[in-house]
Amino acid sequence: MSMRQPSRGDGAYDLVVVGGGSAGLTAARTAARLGARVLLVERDRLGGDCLWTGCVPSKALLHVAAEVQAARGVGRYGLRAPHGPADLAAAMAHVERATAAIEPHDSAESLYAAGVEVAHGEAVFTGPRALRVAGEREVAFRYAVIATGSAPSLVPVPGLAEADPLTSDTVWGLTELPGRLLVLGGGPVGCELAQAFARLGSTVTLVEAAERLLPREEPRASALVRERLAAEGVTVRTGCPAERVDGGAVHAPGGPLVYDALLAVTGRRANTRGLGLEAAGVALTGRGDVRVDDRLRTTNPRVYAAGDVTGRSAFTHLGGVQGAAAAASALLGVRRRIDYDAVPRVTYTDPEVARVGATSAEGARSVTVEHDRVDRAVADGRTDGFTCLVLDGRGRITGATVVAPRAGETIAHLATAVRLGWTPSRYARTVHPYPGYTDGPWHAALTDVYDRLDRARALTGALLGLRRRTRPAGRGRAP
Ligand SMILES: Cc1cc2nc3c(=O)[nH]c(=O)nc-3n(C[C@H](O)[C@H](O)[C@H](O)COP(=O)(O)OP(=O)(O)OC[C@H]3O[C@@H](n4cnc5c(N)ncnc54)[C@H](O)[C@@H]3O)c2cc1C
Ligand SMILES: NC(=O)c1ccc[n+]([C@@H]2O[C@H](COP(=O)([O-])OP(=O)(O)OC[C@H]3O[C@@H](n4cnc5c(N)ncnc54)[C@H](O)[C@@H]3O)[C@@H](O)[C@H]2O)c1
Repeated sequence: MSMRQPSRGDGAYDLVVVGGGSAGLTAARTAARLGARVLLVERDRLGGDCLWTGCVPSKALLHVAAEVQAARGVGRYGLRAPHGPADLAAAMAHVERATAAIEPHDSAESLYAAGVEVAHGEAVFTGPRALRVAGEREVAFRYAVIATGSAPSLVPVPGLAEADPLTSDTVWGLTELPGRLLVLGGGPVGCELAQAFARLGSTVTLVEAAERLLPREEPRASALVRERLAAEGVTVRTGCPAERVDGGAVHAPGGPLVYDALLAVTGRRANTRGLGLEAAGVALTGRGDVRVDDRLRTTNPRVYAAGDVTGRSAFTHLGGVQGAAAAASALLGVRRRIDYDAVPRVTYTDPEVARVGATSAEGARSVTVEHDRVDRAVADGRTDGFTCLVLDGRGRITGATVVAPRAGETIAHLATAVRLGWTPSRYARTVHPYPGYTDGPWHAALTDVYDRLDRARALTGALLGLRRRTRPAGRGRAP
């Protein structure tokens, strides 16, 4: 166990944070910024899932795959395109460079500089205000934040565990591109990795139990991602629950699917095992997440939780927001409300699928703009997308979905609109740059404004008539 010496006194810490991923790092930095004496305990590598096995490696691999895909496509301009599978080791070297470039920001040194002590080792609660680190160091706290994240969970399909599939934890260790890759699970991780490996040159089959990919998104978004994956050579099987795995094949309705490598990405479960939560008086939900109230307090009012372990976040950005809110609530007693209805989520396939708030099935009405009306999409040859604004009964924007290249950027302004309860006309007042994919939501908002103007034609006609009478045309000088 390596640890920093306490900077002030030997008494209890104001805050102890368990877990150094997105949620825990932000909780600890926030506490230090408030002047608290804070200890962060991490058993593995600082940076957590996002840095080592989640967002950063997946986006880095998707980037290389997109470059390979672009190179393969130059044939349509009469240029010579590369053929054959890509060098996975070279692609993974880019992944490692991206991780290495970000790692210093999450390091013990940077935390120490920010006023956070770091202890390396497993944390186990020994009571409601105490825990033990690495089996030897007893630590007392006034408050604690549990930010222990989640881990891949295998669905109970006979033979799956025995087949020892790759998961989102282990896939980054591959050095050779699998010939036939079977991806089990068509959620965000499954769709992103299926596309990345297909673009690099694997023959990919994507198997999803639900009737469509990305079952939480707008059905049209699912359909567009499916079309794109199929166009890039991925065999997509939906409504196809894996029933058994043996002999190098996944058995599912429709027959066996043979693979050289199997990647199981069928969801995640909270990391709570061995944490001593009973001793701490911290209860779990029926799904095994740490139970929290709307202030992120657990059933022990001195212990908060943030990030994936709460089951209320599956994203780095939300985990960080929760971490900051938990630290501030605990230390200052303030109530920091998180507006869960305005948290954007993005699946970084190509096209990207970005959503905030309600889907069209949940709203009173919706306005959709097809991207053949967005000049930038036309210029890029990427009209395979749409923007949908979802409105409530009072005409406020309560949700939006964008499917397009860079939809993850476009959604940020829409998240502001949802959070502030803007109407389309309020949204449309912000001038958007031309030509960009942000024209999608701007045109959708303007479409709604023009529709309402059309409905008010009698009123505008009367006003125009009045102006005609009071401002007659003539050949005189301009006033
Ligand atoms: C392939 C993939 C791609 C993803 N892409 C995105 C994306 O593009 N955008 C996005 O927003 N999200 C993405 N996510 C989700 C994102 O990675 C997670 O939501 C986020 O990392 C969770 O952060 P966390 O702090 O809650 O947990 P974690 O990052 O898992 O951190 C928890 C930490 O706690 C430590 N720990 C656990 N138990 C103990 C203990 N007893 N004692 C001490 N330490 C302990 C662990 O070692 C770990 O470091 C992706 C996930 C995956 C798998
Ligand atoms: N870009 C991002 O923000 C991003 C990227 C990746 C992951 N994440 C988050 O990480 C979390 C985990 O993602 P995930 O994709 O691993 O999990 P998920 O739960 O979103 O998807 C798993 C999929 O596996 C399917 N499945 C389950 N059993 C099956 C079976 N027997 N046969 C076939 N399919 C089966 C499920 O129907 C589901 O669609 C999600 O909450 C996600 O939001 C976020």
